[in-house]
Amino acid sequence: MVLESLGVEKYLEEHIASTNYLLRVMKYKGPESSENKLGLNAHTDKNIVTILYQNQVDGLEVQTKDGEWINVKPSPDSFTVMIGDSFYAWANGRFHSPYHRVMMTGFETRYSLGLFSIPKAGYIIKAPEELVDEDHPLLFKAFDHVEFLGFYYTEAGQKAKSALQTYCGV
Ligand SMILES: O=C(O)CCC(=O)C(=O)O
Ligand SMILES: [Fe+2]
Repeated sequence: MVLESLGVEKYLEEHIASTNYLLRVMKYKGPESSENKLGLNAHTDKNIVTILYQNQVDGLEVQTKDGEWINVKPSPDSFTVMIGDSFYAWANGRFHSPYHRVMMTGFETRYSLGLFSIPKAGYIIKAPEELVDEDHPLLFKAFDHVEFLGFYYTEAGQKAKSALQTYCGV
């Protein structure tokens, strides 16, 4: 659906063949006081797409392009879909990979379930030519996701405002 919306559905097979999936369960205890407590540091996901499901204890916050943090309050029967840096780069910026964090309040424990689609090692992420033109100049050089992760966990990668931009920004 997403590739179709960009008119590049011909890359679907290639995308499926080059993707691994990771399912992770996360648990965040409330601060058990009137204070707020950071449950997960602000970050952008580095993978392709993340699908999140949570119990009814909110805490996920997403930063808008203006720098404002907004609370995500999904209904019990909905999922939150987050674009990761790899898809942001592949789509040449057509979709944004937002900073997000988990901020906990109160006494209840938050559980979330994340399904992460991740490029396989050795697959080179490169914006297709259809998504690069005069109005949309190439934003990122081609890169291997696993090597990008390697950079992200270095001191320079952790310090960078955007690890993606520092690693392979044009
Ligand atoms: O627990 C959540 O809702 C968010 C988790 C998250 O952002 C992550 O694992 O990358
Ligand atoms: Fe995340």
